[in-house]
Amino acid sequence: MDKKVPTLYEWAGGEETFQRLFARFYEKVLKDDLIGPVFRNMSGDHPKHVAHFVAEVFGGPAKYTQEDKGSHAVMIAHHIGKMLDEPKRKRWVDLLLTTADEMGVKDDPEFRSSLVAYLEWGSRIAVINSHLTENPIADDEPMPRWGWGETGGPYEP
Ligand code: HEM
Repeated sequence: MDKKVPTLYEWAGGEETFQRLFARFYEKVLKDDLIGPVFRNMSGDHPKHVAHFVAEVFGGPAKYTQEDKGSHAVMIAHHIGKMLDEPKRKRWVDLLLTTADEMGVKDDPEFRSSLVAYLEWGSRIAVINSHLTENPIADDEPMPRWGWGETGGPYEP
């Protein structure tokens, strides 16, 4: 018998989990000596937008693309020219995973494996794009999708 596999969004607990996680995470980010300054000018809606983005990528409702009028290209555009580096990327990921642990976000091996894989992928893409001057993503490119096991092949610029 086929068993229904939930999306990562459903498994994590839906909208509320993503909103709580990113709200708490960016509180920590702003107090961080290394990456706090990078986010000094972010809007008050930044945590909500990132929560919407990741929730949508994880199979949740299309809030980033509809409510926030975002797209994959719009998200990438926020990173262009920011000149991020590996220490900053690593701190971002470490702080997010620490926040997830403190909040009791699902920690079964399968979910955490998928979450960490996505954060590694997305944060490394953010660093690469932060050194570009032009957006490599076309306006009409679809949002990325992330499930229980991804990537599919090596990085191609
Ligand atoms: C999976 C990884 C990531 C995702 C999904 C992501 C997502 C986003 C999104 C959706 C925005 C736009 C927010 C808005 O509309 O207000 C944004 C902006 C931004 N992100 Fe990321 N991001 C990621 C990784 C990173 C990393 C690793 C860094 C730096 C260490 C970073 C630095 C920034 C900065 C500086 C902005 C602009 C802030 C501003 O408006 O002043 N991002 N990100």
